[in-house]
Amino acid sequence: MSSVFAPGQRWISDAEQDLGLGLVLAADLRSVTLFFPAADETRCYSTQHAPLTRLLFAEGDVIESHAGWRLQVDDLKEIDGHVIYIGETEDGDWRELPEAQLSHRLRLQQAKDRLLTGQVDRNSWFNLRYLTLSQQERLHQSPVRGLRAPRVDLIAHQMYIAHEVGKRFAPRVLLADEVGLGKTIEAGLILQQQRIQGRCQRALILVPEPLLHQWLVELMRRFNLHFSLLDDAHCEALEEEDPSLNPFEQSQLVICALDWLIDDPERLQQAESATWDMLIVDEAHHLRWTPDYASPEYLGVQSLAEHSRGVLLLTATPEQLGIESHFARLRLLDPARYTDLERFRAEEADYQSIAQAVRALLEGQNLSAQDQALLQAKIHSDDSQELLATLCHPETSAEQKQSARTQLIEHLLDRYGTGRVLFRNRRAHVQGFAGRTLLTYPQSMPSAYQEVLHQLAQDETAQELVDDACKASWPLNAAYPERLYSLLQAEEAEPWWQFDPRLNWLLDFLLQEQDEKVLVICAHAQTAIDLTEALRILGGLYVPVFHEGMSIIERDSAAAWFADDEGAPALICSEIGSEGRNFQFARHLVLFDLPLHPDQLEQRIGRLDRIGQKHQIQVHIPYLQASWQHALLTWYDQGLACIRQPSAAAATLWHRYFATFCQRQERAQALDVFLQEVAQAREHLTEELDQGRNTLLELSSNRSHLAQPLLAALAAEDKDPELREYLELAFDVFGVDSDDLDEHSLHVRPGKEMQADAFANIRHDEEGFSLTLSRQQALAREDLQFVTWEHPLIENFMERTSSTQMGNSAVATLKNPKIPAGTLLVELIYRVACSAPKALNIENFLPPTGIRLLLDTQGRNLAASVSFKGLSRQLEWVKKSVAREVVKMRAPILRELIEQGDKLAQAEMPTLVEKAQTQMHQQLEQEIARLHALQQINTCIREEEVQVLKIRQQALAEALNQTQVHLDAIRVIVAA
Ligand SMILES: Nc1ncnc2c1ncn2[C@@H]1O[C@H](COP(=O)(O)OP(=O)(O)OP(=O)(O)O)[C@@H](O)[C@H]1O
Repeated sequence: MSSVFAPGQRWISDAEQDLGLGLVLAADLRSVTLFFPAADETRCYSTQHAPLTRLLFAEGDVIESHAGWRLQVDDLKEIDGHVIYIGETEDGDWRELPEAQLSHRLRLQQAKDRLLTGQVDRNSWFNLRYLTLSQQERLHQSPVRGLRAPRVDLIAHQMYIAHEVGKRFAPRVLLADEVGLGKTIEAGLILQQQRIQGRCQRALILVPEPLLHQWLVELMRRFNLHFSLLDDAHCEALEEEDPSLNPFEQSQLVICALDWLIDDPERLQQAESATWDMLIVDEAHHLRWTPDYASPEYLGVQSLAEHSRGVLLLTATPEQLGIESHFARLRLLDPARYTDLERFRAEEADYQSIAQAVRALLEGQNLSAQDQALLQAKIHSDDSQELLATLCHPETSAEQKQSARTQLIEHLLDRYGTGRVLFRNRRAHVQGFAGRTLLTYPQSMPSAYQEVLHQLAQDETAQELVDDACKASWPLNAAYPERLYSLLQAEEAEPWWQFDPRLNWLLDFLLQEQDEKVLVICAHAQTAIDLTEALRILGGLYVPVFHEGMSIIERDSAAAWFADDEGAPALICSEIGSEGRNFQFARHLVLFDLPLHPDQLEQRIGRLDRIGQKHQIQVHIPYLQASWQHALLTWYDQGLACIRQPSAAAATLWHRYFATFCQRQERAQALDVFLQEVAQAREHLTEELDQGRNTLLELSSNRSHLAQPLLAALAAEDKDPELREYLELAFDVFGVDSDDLDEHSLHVRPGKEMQADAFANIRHDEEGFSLTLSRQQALAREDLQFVTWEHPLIENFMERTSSTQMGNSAVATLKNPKIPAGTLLVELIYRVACSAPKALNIENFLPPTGIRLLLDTQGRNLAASVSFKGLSRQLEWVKKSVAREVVKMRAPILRELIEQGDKLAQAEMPTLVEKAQTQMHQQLEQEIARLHALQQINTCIREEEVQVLKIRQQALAEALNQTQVHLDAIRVIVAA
């Protein structure tokens, strides 16, 4: 076939393949001119050195005319150097197609076309392509998918929750670990997994305004997630550009303050109409609900939750506003499961027997008759009864028993406890906390306070006056005498801090602990402001303050100054500093006063007593003797016992006894006997909770036998040498320069020919960026990016490699003395893929899968005995001109081998599809069975919900049946 240029011929530019198919316009001895219609470009080359390859098809190829019809080539003829293809069209007609009329959009993406027309890439590109496919297959199937990349320590209970919830379709859960155990981290891990699995593109996070910045920073530095913060200024700026746009639709990831959103109905409506894949609400205990009253916060979140597939509510103190609000929050998550408050109360009371049944299953190798009777009575659904029968049958194998036991436990937790929607871990079961010490400092009651209290006790009008300003009503606000004094005294009167002995104590304490960080919390903003002023005037101490009257920026800079090693040794916070903030670098906490609710107290202590705290926490409480503060101290310490450790019973006891406590205190009755009664009730309730609800919650919140393999898998990934190898290969292919900094870290920067998108979505400057592959180093060094298989750098490499043709055709020589020169091998990589609507998430069942074949000229497949890596090591590159010559000479056998490879790959496909089908049916049938079982105890579960699952199951089955396998890459290997 002529390779001399002639008008009408089709050629491809080796250097600029994106130009598409070129058409020779003119040619003479010296130059040739080509027009590339797809790119609308004309190029002129020297005929001697034109980097061009003639495009020629052969028998069996399917080609397309530029009028759009297709032809399967049967034969071809050449007239004046111009080829005419002859073959059968899709309609069964025989036609001729001159090459000049080939579709100019015809792109040589397919490996076979590219190889046979001499378009070969570097060997390293082929290697990267294959490694990318095999890593993608592994990563998709890995149980730790989506958990690798966050810059976090591997903590069992967090990883368990993240994995359990993150793998769900549209997860809706309440994350209620005790204060400081990492709910923010868990939420981030869940979000990250959902994003990596393609299940979440749009997320909205609602947090109390003081925590906005902290969330933004945590999301960025730990999860590499860049959220847009929406507030008035930002929304108005967007609307100025285009008043018709919805600010909530301008970013995929949005964070804003809950109160800001709720206070503005228009903004709320915009947020609702933007629809979300995931809604996250922090400090969700603020969503107040009772049968007679739903707060605006509750109603706002309820309507947003209806517009979001997934919902995560976060609170360390779910029962702070009582069981009704707790129930109502669960209902936001699963309206079908939580329909009736009274039944929920009854269920809570019944948890003890469920817990007993679960314990029997956990402990008993063989169930006793009593345990069996208990389980019989508890489980109603057919699937659970079947499992119980399997478990009790004498011929069941040990393995079957174990599986039945595990599934039964799941059923009990899901159907009778709050296990599926509520996760709560307690400090007592998480290692690494050094505990708390309580130090109290009695001070005498100043007479000025006594007078004010006496006056208020007599004067109802004055009581009403101070109630509003104190955020608590008389006589409870007697717990804050400095506020009462300030509100009632004349302006010229001496300020309270001149005579309040707590102030002198604080001053001495801060002077004495100047080398330590001390957090001071008090209930009111004005008290915090007065304290800073007093410390400055009385002791010359400049201590930053943090309260609700300051702007976000002012607050964040005060917190940052305190957090800085060289910064302020103390920070004075009003109550808003007691929520969500991370102050675990300090170990001294001064409670200048005590709050009125034990959950609020726990929130305060939780600023220091949280993950990352390395010391025992010293809780210092200066109090005025014979005051309400004194009474609150004994109530919390001796009655509820919730200062020295968190107490699961505290909130319930508070609801039960607080009114009596207040009455006794008001009447100045002795508290000793009463507190003994409370202490007894506490012991009883704690035991009951431990036997019942807490056991269930703990079991479902941290299942160690599931968490440990996850931690082990993540730890192994952290040491995976293949990551470094992959990176080095990708750097070479993509033109990225790198320098080692130390054993684990390196600096990368754009090389002269770096492909433009290699650093997309990564923070970097002209000099590139530094990265580490070590988790420990990443935790210690914020300046290094933590690169794992799920970092954007690797994602960019993978995406670019698999979505383009790069590396899908290569030629190499094999240097192995045992193999005779001239031996031909063909390495064929097939990709099994199933195209389906994104929402079906078909990749969960059938991930991108590669089939590697290594064929000799007899058509034998040697792949099993010759590994990819082993072979690659023995290969050497060949010049492009030589490669083309090899392909040209061996074209007929190559075609035969490709045909043979196609058949072999096709033969492997049914097994893969069958496996995916089985897995899919098992999973969906389990879901359907769960809904049927729930229907038996809850009539509100509609049949439509079951139908949705069935339709999904059918759609997945049909899509999987359309799975195809195609040749993704081919390498010709010739022994030298
Ligand atoms: N796995 C982890 N690796 C590193 N740091 C962590 C990890 N988990 C939690 N932390 C740190 O511990 C602190 C507490 O975590 P986080 O803020 O998520 O807890 P929380 O349960 O949301 O707290 P709160 O109840 O106060 O809202 C934070 O400083 C967080 O960065």
